[in-house]
Amino acid sequence: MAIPTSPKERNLNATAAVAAAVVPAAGRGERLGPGAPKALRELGGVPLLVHAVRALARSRAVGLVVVAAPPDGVAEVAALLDNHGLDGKDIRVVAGGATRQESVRLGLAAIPAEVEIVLVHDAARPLVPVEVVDAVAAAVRAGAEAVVPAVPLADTVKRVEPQAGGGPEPVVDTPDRATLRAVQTPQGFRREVLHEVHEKALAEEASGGLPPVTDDAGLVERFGGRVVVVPGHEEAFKVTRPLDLVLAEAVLARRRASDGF
Ligand SMILES: Nc1ccn([C@@H]2O[C@H](COP(=O)(O)OP(=O)(O)OP(=O)(O)O)[C@@H](O)[C@H]2O)c(=O)n1
Ligand SMILES: C[C@](O)(CO)[C@H](O)COP(=O)(O)O
Repeated sequence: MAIPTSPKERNLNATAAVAAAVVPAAGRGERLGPGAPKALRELGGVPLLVHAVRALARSRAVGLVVVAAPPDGVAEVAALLDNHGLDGKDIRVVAGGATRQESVRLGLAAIPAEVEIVLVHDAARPLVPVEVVDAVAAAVRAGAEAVVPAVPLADTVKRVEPQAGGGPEPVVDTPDRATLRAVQTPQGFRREVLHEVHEKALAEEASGGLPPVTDDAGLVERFGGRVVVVPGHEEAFKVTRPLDLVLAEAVLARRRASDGF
């Protein structure tokens, strides 16, 4: 192993060894209902975004967090994160975009070139345990190009033919549940892989290409890359609808009661 000689070289190697995280936080949260942008809505008196960034900052694998904020809320989000002392990690805020995909791409552009591992984590998943963050980063460090945490499904899933008028939907088939997983974040990537697929997607978009994907691993799949799954956690669920916030409050109250979280 080559031993770095100059302080500059040592710094670069230290940066490469740790992961950076992008947190897309520029969504409105339409499905959660009226109110502030979802990332700024409170859970236990603290914005969802702060919970999500804290969860990442708790991981020794993460050295930098880049938040993609609502474009008109960059200063507000930066001040908010400043006010919530976040374990001495390097936290940066950039303007997000019109879609999740664009917000991730803009966040990725703010990560120093020497960082080799990038995690992408929804602001809307405030309660992800640090073990999941660590496991995703470790799997990328071990050689995977794209890693997603996921959990088995509790419900039987049916593929249907959606009806324009909202009538009863004919069932097409019932996929074998044993082969299905519900995918969470953080998703982890070799930086160059994530960069390449986002650039390809952008080029495709410009030429009126394929429909957007709902997660970053989906872009890797689309362009022929290999994605692997590691165990997720039931508490890493996404706050999407009002009931999710009720559930998140209950999980947080249980954590606070049990370990002073
Ligand atoms: N233009 C967008 C849209 C979404 N997101 C982020 O992507 C994550 C996951 O998206 P989702 O849960 O769908 O959030 P929203 O888009 O805010 O929700 P909705 O679809 O209900 O409006 C969230 O942290 C959200 O802030 C983003 O950064 N930029
Ligand atoms: C990235 C994600 O959280 C993985 O489950 C999900 O795909 C985001 O989807 P959304 O429609 O933007 O909520």
